[in-house]
Amino acid sequence: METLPFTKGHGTGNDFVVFADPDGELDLSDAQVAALCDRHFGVGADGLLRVVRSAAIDEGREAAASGAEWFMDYRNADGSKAEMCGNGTRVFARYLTDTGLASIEAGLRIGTRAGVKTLTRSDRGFEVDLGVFAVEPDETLVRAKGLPVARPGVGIDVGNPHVVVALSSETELDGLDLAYQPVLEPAPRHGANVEFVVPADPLVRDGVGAIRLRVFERGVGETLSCGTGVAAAALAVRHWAGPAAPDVWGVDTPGGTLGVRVADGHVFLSGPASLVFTGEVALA
Ligand SMILES: N[C@@H](CCC[C@H](N)C(=O)O)C(=O)O
Repeated sequence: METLPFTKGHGTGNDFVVFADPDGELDLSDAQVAALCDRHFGVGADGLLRVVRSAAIDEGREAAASGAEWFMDYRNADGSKAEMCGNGTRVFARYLTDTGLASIEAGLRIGTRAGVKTLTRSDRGFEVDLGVFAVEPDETLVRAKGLPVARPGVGIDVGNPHVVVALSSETELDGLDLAYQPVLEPAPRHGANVEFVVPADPLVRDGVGAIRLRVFERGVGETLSCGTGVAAAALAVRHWAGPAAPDVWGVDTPGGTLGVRVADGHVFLSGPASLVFTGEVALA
């Protein structure tokens, strides 16, 4: 039986099975990814990060041409592919630097399905430049178990799709039952991650905006944290707050706090990344 040596890592509790496949020989099926991520029958994780040379896979061609040696092949727990994973980029950087596969001192450029992203060290651990973002003009209605009526959400694209909904209180946020998938109307063609946010009161302290969120991730379910979701949430609240809104945000997730800043039209996400154990698992 074929076995897979892996490392388990997480960023604010958003956890990943990480494995090295430098030459692109192990393109796992959706079922194999789902089996590895299963918390009862597998290693257990919200997603999987394959560490593969950009030049070794078709999806990495552009990244390789621009000199990004490594490609983050991210998969959700159900096996589906996503364009981007914010917490995943930091865990990916932690893996590359701890194993000596890459250095971050001059900035680490990695390939992703949402383009090449640059990571640097920051006070919180690592910071990733997620690039440009888009705020969708049309409202999406969001229904979730625990909310008596549908609420308006704003679509935010930070490389992958999000819908952010503002709630009125911590009680409302805590009362959500995210074991059930929120229903979006109109339904985005490729689905979306959904963030429920409560802005702090006051919203801004010492020039830093503060919000708390819970998230239901596409292809996963409720997670303790979602990096791109945190960036989308800060961007949505900044959008609602208008021109006086700050460019620097601290976002509390159930798994910990992440930093977001907006500069030169780009959104940056910062936070910790840890590798917790290694092992070997039989491949289904
Ligand atoms: N947890 C991630 C996001 C992972 C992808 C997401 N589930 C999707 O399908 O877009 C993050 O930290 O950003």
